[in-house]
Amino acid sequence: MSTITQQMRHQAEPLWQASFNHPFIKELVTGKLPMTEFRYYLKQDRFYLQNFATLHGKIAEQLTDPAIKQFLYAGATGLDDSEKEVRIEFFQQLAITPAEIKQTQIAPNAYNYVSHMYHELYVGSPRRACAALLPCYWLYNDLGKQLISNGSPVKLYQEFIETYNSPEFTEATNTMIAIVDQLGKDADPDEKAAMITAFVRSSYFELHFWEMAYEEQKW
Ligand SMILES: Cc1ncc(C[n+]2csc(CCO)c2C)c(N)n1
Repeated sequence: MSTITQQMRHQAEPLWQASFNHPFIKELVTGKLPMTEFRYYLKQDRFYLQNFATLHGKIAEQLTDPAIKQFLYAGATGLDDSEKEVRIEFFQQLAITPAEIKQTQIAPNAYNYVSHMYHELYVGSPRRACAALLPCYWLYNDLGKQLISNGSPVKLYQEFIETYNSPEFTEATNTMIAIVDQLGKDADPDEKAAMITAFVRSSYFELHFWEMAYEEQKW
């Protein structure tokens, strides 16, 4: 019998392949991605990352397993240190000023992705919310591993790729996979199916996050 995370990964396979092959990713690697699109991505990702951290804390409050709570509370303090450092550096290098950040409103797909995660927690359950968080770790770790062998001629893009291939990040990804498997074990069949759906929908929003940046989506 396959684990719930294997089933999730299997069902989301076409969406993951579409992410791997998305022009945003392809051009990140070749260095052809216009910097305006990368800037757009970073500004929108701020919204995602803030809510992602908040959600870790809110999910942790609703779970009882001490090890799971501890992992999620650690995630609630924000990004891991290396990711945070890289982002501060990117914002400085690209001269993204506080004024520009203030003027940026959340774009439709970023809004939909974040809303989906809150929906899974408050209309669904903490188990479903954990399943919704998982593609964030797992897809980026897979991307980091795949892209690292090619690298990018643009230093900034190379640094971005490297963030997601660190041993610490791989370890965090594996822990999150193990958490979702553990939570899936004592879920009833309807809840299991809902966890898989939450994962597949997050995978959809991950794909459309690249698309949003690539087309500089507006309301
Ligand atoms: C849309 C979007 N999805 C996933 C990530 C990657 N990510 C964000 S927080 C985190 C966990 C620990 O740092 C990871 C892997 C991203 N940046 N933006």
